[in-house]
Amino acid sequence: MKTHAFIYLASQSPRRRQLLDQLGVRHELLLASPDEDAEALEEHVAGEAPAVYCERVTQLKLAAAVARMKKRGLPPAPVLCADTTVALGRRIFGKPVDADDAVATLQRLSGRTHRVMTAVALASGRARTSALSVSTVRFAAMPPHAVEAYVASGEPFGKAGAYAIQSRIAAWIERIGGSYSGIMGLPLHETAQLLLQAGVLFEE
Ligand SMILES: Cc1cn([C@H]2C[C@H](O)[C@@H](COP(=O)(O)OP(=O)(O)OP(=O)(O)O)O2)c(=O)[nH]c1=O
Repeated sequence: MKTHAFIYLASQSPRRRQLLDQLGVRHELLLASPDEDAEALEEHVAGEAPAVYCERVTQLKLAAAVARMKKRGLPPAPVLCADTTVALGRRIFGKPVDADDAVATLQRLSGRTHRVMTAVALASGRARTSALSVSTVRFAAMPPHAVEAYVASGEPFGKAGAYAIQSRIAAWIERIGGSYSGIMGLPLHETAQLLLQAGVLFEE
């Protein structure tokens, strides 16, 4: 099997960078150029189940990233990308568009258990592998002032479901089931498995 000294991480998420660093995998960022409409990849098809959506969007991100690597004439290396989707029943909560949207999302999640899915996908040569991590998160009932203060802190923006488990909202998280790193944006166990199978080297 071919071994790889580094990979491309096709993600603008600082959390994914941090999590991949935690694994000791050397990586370079492969970011979309301004002419690529990254948000268009995340459009939801009516009636689509959250897991199907999450995996589909991840494959679209991967295809776009591999095309980008080739178009830029970069040295070939495995390409990793992911998508995190927050779901309550069949309803998907993406990144909030504004403060009202963030407040409404957090009010829906308050006092309930929701699912956080992160799909991770790897392209290595012609091979494509992927995994889906599904976790549950139980929020205590949050009083309106707590929701408003959290939204005013700016933390919800750019985060699926309008929150980050690694932020102060953790004070309202009663329980989780599944993968903490998956909730944060990159499930490390599943990611490590994909990388190992593809012959990617880990630092000691
Ligand atoms: C639920 C949750 C999400 N998030 C973040 C991780 C992701 O950055 C974001 C989900 O949006 P994504 O669309 O998965 O990712 P992204 O647009 O930030 O980055 P890219 O597509 O370029 O990889 O929400 C947290 O940081 N903590 C959490 O607890």
